[in-house]
This record gives sequence, C-alpha cells and structure tokens, in this order.
Amino acid sequence: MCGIAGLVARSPVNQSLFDALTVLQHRGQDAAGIVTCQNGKLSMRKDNGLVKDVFHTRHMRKLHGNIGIAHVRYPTAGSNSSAEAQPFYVNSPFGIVLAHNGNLTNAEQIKQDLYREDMRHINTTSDSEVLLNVLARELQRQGKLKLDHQDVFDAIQRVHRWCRGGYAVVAMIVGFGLVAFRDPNGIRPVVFGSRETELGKEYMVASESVALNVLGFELERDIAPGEAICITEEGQLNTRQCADNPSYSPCLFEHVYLARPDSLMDGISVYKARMRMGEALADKIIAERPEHDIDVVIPIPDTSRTSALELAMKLGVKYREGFVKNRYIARTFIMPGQKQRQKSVRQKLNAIDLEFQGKNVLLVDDSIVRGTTCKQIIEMARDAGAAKVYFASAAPPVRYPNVYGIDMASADELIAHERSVEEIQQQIGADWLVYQDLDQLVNATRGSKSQITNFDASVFNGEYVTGDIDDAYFARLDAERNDQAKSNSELNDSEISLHNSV
Ligand SMILES: O=P(O)(O)OC[C@H]1O[C@H](OP(=O)(O)OP(=O)(O)O)[C@H](O)[C@@H]1O
Ligand SMILES: NC(=O)CC[C@H](N)C(=O)O
Ligand SMILES: [Mg+2]
Repeated sequence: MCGIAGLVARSPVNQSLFDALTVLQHRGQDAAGIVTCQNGKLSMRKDNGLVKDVFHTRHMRKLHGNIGIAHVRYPTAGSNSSAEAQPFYVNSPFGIVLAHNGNLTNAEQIKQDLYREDMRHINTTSDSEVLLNVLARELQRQGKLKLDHQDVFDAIQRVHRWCRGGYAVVAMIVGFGLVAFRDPNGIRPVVFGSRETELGKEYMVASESVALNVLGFELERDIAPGEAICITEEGQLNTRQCADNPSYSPCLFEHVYLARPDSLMDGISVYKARMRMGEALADKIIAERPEHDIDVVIPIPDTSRTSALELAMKLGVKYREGFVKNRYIARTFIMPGQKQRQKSVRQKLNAIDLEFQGKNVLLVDDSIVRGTTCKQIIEMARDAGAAKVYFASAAPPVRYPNVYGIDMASADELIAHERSVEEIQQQIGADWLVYQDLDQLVNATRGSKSQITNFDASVFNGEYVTGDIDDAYFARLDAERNDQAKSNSELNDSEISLHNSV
C-alpha cells in the first residue's frame, strides 16, 4: 500500500514532507524518501528504514526548494534493496521523479516493450521504475522543450493505456511542477487539498486525507479514477480525466485495515465505516447465537478497536482492553517476513490476566490474513485463564492473493485459502469463529450516502477488476513473492540506485 505525498508551496517543503511521511508511516515501514527541487536542481534522500531513521538533520538541510514529493514503502514488487526505495529518478526528459502506491500487473511486459521500442534500460526489479519510464517515454514523445499542462495530461492518457493494475502516483517534472494521477479503477487512494498563506495558495497531494489535516491543508477532494492533476511550479492547478473508460472500484481493504481511521477516503469516513462493520458483525452474532454466553468483548489492538467497541455496545456486552500494545512495535502485517511477523505479535501485545480469568471472551480483529496474529492471541487468552475463546473478524475470510499493492502474493500463505470456516476455527484454536459477510462489509463501508457501488474486493471474492489476472500471473507472483522466495533473495545493495542522495 505505500504512502505518497507531494507539495507545491511558497516556502521550503522539506519539513512538511517529513511530517507528512510520519503521518503516513502506517502505510509503509520498510523505506522512505523525499525529493525536493530548487532552481532546476533535484535533491534526494531515500533509504531503507522508518521515516525517523532515514532523515537526519544533515539530510534535511540539503533538501532545498518549495516543491517536492515523498514516499514510504511497503514492497509489493521487486526486492527490498534500498535502490528500490522511492521516489525514483530518471534524467531524461526534463528530470522526473516519481513515487508510486500500488502494483502494476503487466510490469514485465512493459519492461520488454520499453526496451524494444525506446531502448530504455530498467535496472531494478521495481514496477515503480517501470511506471516512471513509461511516463518519461510519453513525455518525451511530446517532443517539446516547454511543457504545458495539456501536454502532461496527454502523456498520462497514454500512460493509462500502457499500465494495468493499481496505481496512485505523484511525480515532479523539473521546470514544470507536480503531477498526480490515479489508475482508471481508482483502486489505490489519493487526495489533494490546499491552504492559503500570506504568500499565496499552496497545494498538497497525499494518499490519505489525514496527512492534509495534520499539515493544516483543507481537503479539496479525492482524485477521481483515471483523473490527473497538475500543479505548476507557480501554483497553477489544472485537472483532467485522462482514462478512456474510468470506473470507480476503490480497494475495500483500505477501509478494513490499511487506512488510518481519521482519514476520509473516496468520501467515506474510515472511522464510521469501521463502526458500521462492528454493528453489522454484532447483528450476525445475534442472529447466529441469540443465546450466546459471551462475558466480555476484547479488541486486538490497534486497528480493530473501532469495530470492537461498536460490536460490544450492540451486543450489550462489556468492552475491555484485555491486550496492551507495546507502542514501540510497528504494524506486524506489513512486515516483510513471516518469522519477523510471528515474533512481533508477542512483542507487541500482552494480556491483562484479570480480564480473561474464568471468562468467555470474544476477541475481535479487523481481519484474519495469514492467521499469524489470531493464533498467538488465542493462545495468550487461554494462558491468561479464559474459559472459552471466541473469535470474530470484521472482514470476511481473505482467500485470494492481492495484486494491486498489498503484499498478499501467495494464496497458500492465506489461512482461509481453500479452507472452510470450521477448518479455520480448528487451525487457529478458537472455540467459535465468526466472520463478517462480504455484502455486509460492503454495506457497512458504503454507509447510506456513498455513491460508490463497486469495490475492489478481490482478496475476498477472487474477482479482479482489471480483468487481466490469470493463473499464469498468480504462479509468477507466487514464485517471486512467497515468503521463501523473499527470504532467499537477500538484501541486494549492489543494485545501482539512480539517485543523488544527500
Ligand atoms: O492474520 P494476520 O496475517 O496476522 O493479519 C491480520 C492482522 O494484522 C493486522 O494487524 P497489525 O499488527 O499489522 O496492525 P494494527 O496494529 O494496525 O492492528 C490486522 O489488524 C490483524 O490484526
Ligand atoms: N505497496 C506499494 O504501494 C508498493 C509500490 C511498489 N510496487 C513497490 O513495491 O515499491
Ligand atoms: Mg491488527
């Protein structure tokens, strides 16, 4: 899922971009980068690590300029080499840098075509470097020394024709300004906003509205599927629909887990969506077990809290924080390897025994993906003395890989893949397991007001909105990105990194 941000301001943007990245850190913990531009010169700092570890004062001081873009990475393609940290840079035409959230499903094909048609060399295994080179090629084809926004929109229109998959992109073109665009299905999110200053209007683009809030920008709106926006270095904003057949199918999993609850995404409050998920799940529990014997509802921090509280209220059962989260351990699901994820659950969560002793507890999580969290948590609940341990997931079983920017590449790693709910219940060691139904999840996410009728729910129903996913693709993805493959491909720091790091 990665986080992207871009700023066109009237004063230096380095600190604001850093701040934006800290607010988007939950979208990517593996690498971070910032590029700024001043007088036609780009300055970049990117590396593996958390935002606070990548940028030191000496780096920040050298990130000059009133315009820039930034990225936090959670790899879904390529390797974990620091050369694949983003933004990516290409020198021709103009000097372009690009930051990408998502995953191209036809990156390999594009790579070959770019070489054949344009003699372009892609050095890393990152799909984002491919995307940058498609944009570069299409801008080059304009054959102009001075671009105007229509030239840029025309180029992006052709980028959409090349690319399949999910992509929310922010790029900076030297001598022109900032560009942001979203895939024609709107799978990955991106918003923009503005703020008035004494020196004039400033613009910001970000994966989530919370980054705008924290930096004092007013949310203008989501970028529409297929739409592009340009903000020139002088602060002139233009927008245009650049896709031939756009359709609105945003990722449902953003609302389940990925996004922060205080974000507004495609006009939907993530917080309210999660509250409604809890209510809907309570309805299902009441329908299935009207005579239930649940003594206490306990969330699995952090993300499930919002749903669990509503669920408890609707059930009329006590809500208790039975697990304490270590605030210094990050999100486990988006960690790169299974060993690390397994170890981190125990480091991250600890039970308060008195909330469990002799009680029938209902543990609530937002989702069960590999089952890493719930297995250990159920054990912990039993060790803490629970009489019965029930488990509820605010999302339906995750049975299919994700190909649009969430690292769930291998079906075999998903605990629900080809398993019935009873089998999963047994696997995780729960006395009862209940999942949200997909229809209910969609209704809960939409609420009563949203215009959105379709979501990318591929991880739940195996339907891929881009229509280009077949068994051969899955086989390739699995071979490249299953846990074994990832642990075999050691950190490759010999990869050439085309950037002028500061
Ligand atoms: O079945 P799994 O493979 O374990 O994945 C699902 C779990 O991972 C996530 O938590 P995470 O710790 O990443 O983040 P959170 O603190 O935001 O809940 C999610 O909220 C579930 O708890
Ligand atoms: N999670 C993402 O959005 C990843 C972006 C890109 N595919 C990468 O691996 O760097
Ligand atoms: Mg969690």
